[in-house]
Amino acid sequence: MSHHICLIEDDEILGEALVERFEVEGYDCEWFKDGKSALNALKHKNFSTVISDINLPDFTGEQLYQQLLNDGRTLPPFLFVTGYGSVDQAVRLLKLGAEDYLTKPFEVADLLAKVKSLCERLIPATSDSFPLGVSPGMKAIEAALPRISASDSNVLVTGESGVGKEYVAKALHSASPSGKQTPFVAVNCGAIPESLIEAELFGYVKGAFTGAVSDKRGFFEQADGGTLFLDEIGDMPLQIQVKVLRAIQERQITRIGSEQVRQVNIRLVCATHRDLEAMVADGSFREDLFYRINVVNIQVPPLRDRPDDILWHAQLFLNGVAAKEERRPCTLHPRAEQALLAYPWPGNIRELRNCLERACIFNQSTLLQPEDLFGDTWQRVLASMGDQREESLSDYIQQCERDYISRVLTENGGKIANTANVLGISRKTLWDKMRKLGLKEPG
Ligand SMILES: Nc1ncnc2c1ncn2[C@@H]1O[C@H](COP(=O)(O)OP(=O)(O)OP(=O)(O)O)[C@@H](O)[C@H]1O
Repeated sequence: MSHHICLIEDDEILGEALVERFEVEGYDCEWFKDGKSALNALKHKNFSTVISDINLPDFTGEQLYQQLLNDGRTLPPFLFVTGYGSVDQAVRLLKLGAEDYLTKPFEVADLLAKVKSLCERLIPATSDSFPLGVSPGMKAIEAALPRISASDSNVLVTGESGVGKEYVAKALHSASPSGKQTPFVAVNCGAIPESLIEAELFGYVKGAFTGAVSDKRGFFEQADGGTLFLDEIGDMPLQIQVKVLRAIQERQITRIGSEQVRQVNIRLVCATHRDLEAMVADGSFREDLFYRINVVNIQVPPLRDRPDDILWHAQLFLNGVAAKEERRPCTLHPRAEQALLAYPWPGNIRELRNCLERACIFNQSTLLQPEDLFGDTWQRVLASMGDQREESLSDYIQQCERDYISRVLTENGGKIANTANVLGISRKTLWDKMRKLGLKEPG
């Protein structure tokens, strides 16, 4: 199979030379000379790898990448090519999920080696799906979604409050080929008064009770053909649990006040931040319902256990705000990044987003400091962190480089040769960088 490469390069001579070389190497290469035409193609076609210059005539590489991320698509691996002055932008792109960057002038052989390794890693493209994160834990969940969505098993998503359980449920829904055309109905079982929950879930017919002035479809019927997401299932009253059990076993419901049995074809996804097994043990959750809904369990890890995702989410959010307000994105000062990494995020992604949103509203400058993020509680966060100092741009870039190399080293089990290969540098350069950056040889 020939891999389809997307090349975005406005330099005619370099572009032409690369297209020729890729074709000689057996790739099918499509060349775009500006961001707009590339963006359009990337929205409609599948590419194995994208190689993009950072400075394009109409966009920056960052704007291009961000626009694609905002669309919520799973992107092919991106390799950016940058001039000396744009390294900080390239580093920000790595944090957003781009694979790598090369600094001009580069050896074509280095570029080919990187493209080859990216294409070899390629997993078959799934349908449009939400990027869940860059941490190994979230990537594993993302990779499992197409398989789960191909089955009709009931799914239980567990994890702390605000960790993204509903987001994962939506990603699962959209991973199915028909996802976009079918309903996703989310119900917060804890937010509906006990007296109304049965009517809301199963619907009713006119005159079934005082106030039932017309027929109404319940959530089960509304979700027919798509996904019913029962959030906070642990908060569902026991007498409703038995009715829900019957509905999901038989895939049938009866509206209140009606005799007519209606078939519902739904994928059921439930979520809870509570310990359902403990609830089963103390009798507040039905055991038979627990086993019925927990056929596939997706455990979403807390944000503090996946530090790689913290800065990724933060940058994604800041870029999203900037795109909406048509201005330059706020940048996190290295101290602010350290603060974000040190804070334990008990409210997970929801809390992180709120924290950044507040900072964007109240802060006039585009460089966010820890104080902008944490306000009065900053002193407490500070206490949990080490020595703080002001850093220059080169310190900042060094720190990003250190973090990235250390991440790739860990991902490659500490193997120098593999790490150097993924980073697209020689082993000697890697050793030199590790020595310079104070990174230890893995034991
Ligand atoms: N992977 C993600 N990428 C972008 N945004 C996300 C992601 N995961 C969660 N969010 C955002 O974080 C917020 C909280 O997510 P969500 O509502 O899915 O969490 P939850 O675990 O279902 O929360 P709760 O336990 O309170 O029901 C939402 O604004 C959601 O859009």
